[in-house]
Amino acid sequence: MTEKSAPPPFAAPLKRDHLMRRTLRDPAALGGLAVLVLVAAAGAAAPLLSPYGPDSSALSAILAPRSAAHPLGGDGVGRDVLARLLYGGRTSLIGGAIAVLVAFAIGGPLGLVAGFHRGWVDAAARWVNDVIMAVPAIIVMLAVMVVISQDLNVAMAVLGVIVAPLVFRLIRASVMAVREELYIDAARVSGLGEARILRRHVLPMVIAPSVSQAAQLFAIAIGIQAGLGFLGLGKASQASWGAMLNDAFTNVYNAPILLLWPGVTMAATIVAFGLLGTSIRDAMGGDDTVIQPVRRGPRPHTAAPVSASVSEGERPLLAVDDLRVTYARPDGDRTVVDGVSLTIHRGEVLGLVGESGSGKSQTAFAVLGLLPPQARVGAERLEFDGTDLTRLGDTAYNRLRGRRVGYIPQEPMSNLDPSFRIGFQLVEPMRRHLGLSSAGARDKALALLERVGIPDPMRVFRSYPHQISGGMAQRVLIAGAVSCDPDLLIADEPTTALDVTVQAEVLDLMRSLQQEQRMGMLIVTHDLGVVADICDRVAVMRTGKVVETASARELFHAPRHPYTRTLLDSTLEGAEPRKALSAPSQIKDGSR
Ligand SMILES: Nc1ncnc2c1ncn2[C@@H]1O[C@H](COP(=O)(O)OP(=O)(O)OP(=O)(O)O)[C@@H](O)[C@H]1O
Repeated sequence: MTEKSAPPPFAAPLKRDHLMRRTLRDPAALGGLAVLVLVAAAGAAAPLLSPYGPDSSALSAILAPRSAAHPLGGDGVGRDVLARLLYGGRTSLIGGAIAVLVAFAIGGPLGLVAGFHRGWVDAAARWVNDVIMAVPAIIVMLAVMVVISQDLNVAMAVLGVIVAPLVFRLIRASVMAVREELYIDAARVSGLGEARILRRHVLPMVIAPSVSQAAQLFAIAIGIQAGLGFLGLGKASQASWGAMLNDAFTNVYNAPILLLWPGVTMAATIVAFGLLGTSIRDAMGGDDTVIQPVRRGPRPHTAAPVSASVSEGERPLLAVDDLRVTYARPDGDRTVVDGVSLTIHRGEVLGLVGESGSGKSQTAFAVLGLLPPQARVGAERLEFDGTDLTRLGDTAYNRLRGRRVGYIPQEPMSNLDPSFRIGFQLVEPMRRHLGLSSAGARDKALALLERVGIPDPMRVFRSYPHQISGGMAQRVLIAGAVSCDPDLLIADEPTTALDVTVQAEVLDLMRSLQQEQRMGMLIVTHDLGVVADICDRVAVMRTGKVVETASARELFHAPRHPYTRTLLDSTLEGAEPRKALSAPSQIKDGSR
C-alpha cells in the first residue's frame, strides 16, 4: 500500500530545545555569549574586583598611568578607570534590560492580542503604535532627562516605550502568520479555549523571534545609553561607558588610552548582542518571522448508498433551517450561504456536494461556529441535539466542539501543530473533555491509533507531525476527531489531500467508526465518489443554495435538478454506485 508522503509543513519544525542547540553550535553565538557572561559577571563582582567606588576620586589619581593601585589608570578627575568600567557595565546591562523589558511588556501583549483578534483591537493597537512611532525618540528622551529625571534607567524605560512598536510589529506579524495555520482551527474545533490556544500553540512560535529581537534591542539600548552619557547626561554618581567616553574625549590629547577601555568594552558588548541575535535568527531559518504559513491550497475537482439507520420521529441531531451567511463588501453585501436547510439524524451520513465556492465549507463552519468575525450568520433554526447554536457563547461552543461535535479537516499535515508530538495532541483534548488521567488518555490514544489502522501506534504517538506520512496524519486526525466519542462528525473534504488508494481506506475507516459509534456525519465534498461510498443522503449546493436533497440512491438513479444531472454527467461516466461497503478492515500502512 502506498501513501503520499506529505511534505513537512515548515522548512524545519521549530522547537525551543532544537533552537537552543542550533544556536549554541554556532561559534559566533558562543563567543557572543561568553563576552556577555563575562561583562555581566564582572559588573556583578565589581566591589570585589576593585576597591574603589564608581565615583570616588583622588587628586593623586588624575590621569594616573596604569599601576598596581589603578590597573587601568585614573581618569581626568581622579577616578579609577577599572572601577568605572565595571560599574559602567552594570549600568549598561541594567539599562538595556529595562529598555527591553518595557518594550516587551507593552509591545508583546498588544501584538499578541492584535495579531490574534484582528478587527478593532488590531486597528486600535496599530493606531497607538503609529502615534508612538511618530514621536521623535531622541528629543523625548532628552526632554525627560532634563525635565523629569537625570537617571539613565528612567531614560532607558522611556526608550523601551519608544521601541515597543518594533516589538508589537514583530509579534503581531508572527501571530498573524501562525493564526492562519489550520492547526489553530483544529485546536478550536477540538474545543480548546482561546487562552490555551494562545499559550500552547501561538506563544511558542513567538518566543524564538522575540529572543532574537530582544538581543538586538539590547545592543541598541546600550548604544543609545552611551550616547546620552557621552552628552553628559545621567547622574554624576552613575558610572556609565558613555560618561567614560566623554571624560576620555576631554582628555584625548593627554591620555588617549582612556578612550580604549570603554570603547572596546562597549563595542564588544554590542557586537556580542548582535552576534547572538543574528545566530538565533539564523537558527530559526534566516527570517525574522519564525514560520512560513501553510495556507489552504486550491481544492482540486474530482466523484451505493447504504441504508440509513434513522428512526422515524427521532429528533434530528442537527437541524439547520434557512441558514444565511453574509459578508459585507465595499460593493455591497455578499450572501455566500443563502437559505440552506438540512437535517442529520443519529447514525446518518449526509453529503454536502457542489462545485467549488458553492458554500459547502461556509455551511459546515457555521455549524461549527468557526466563521470569521466579519461573517453575519442568521438562521430560522440552527440546533444541535436541541441546543440553539445561535445563542451559544464561546465557552459553551468550546465545550461542544471536540466533545460532542468532532471535525476532520481537509489537509491533515497543516492541522497538526508541528511543535508538539502526536501523542500530546491526542491526549490533551481527552484530558480536558473526558477528564481522563494522563495514563488513561495515553492508553485511549494508543488504542485509537491502533483502531485507525496505524501499525506501530507507539512510534506514531511519539512522533512529530513531520515524521509521519500524509495518510497517517489523516488517520491521526480521525482518531482525534472520534476520541471524545462525539455525536456528530463534520468532515470537510477529508480525503482530498490523500492519494487514491489511501482515500478508499480512509473512507472505509470513517464509515466503520461512524457505524460503531452511531454518529451523525456531515461530509463536505466535491467528490461524488465519496458520496457514493459512504453517504445516506445528499444535499446538492449551488451558489449558496441547496438545490436538491435526496437519498444517495435516488440522487444517482433519478437526479431531479438539472444542476445535479450536470454534476453527475461530468463525473460519473456511467459507473454504478457501490452496492455495499466492504467490512471494516484493518488498514495496513505502507510508507512509514
Ligand atoms: N472570509 C470570507 N469573506 C468573504 N467571502 C468568503 C469568505 N470565506 C469564504 N468566502 C466566500 O464564500 C463562498 C463559499 O465558500 P466555501 O469555502 O463555503 O465554498 P465551498 O463550496 O466549500 O468551495 P471549496 O470546496 O472550493 O472550498 C466562496 O465564494 C468564498 O469566496
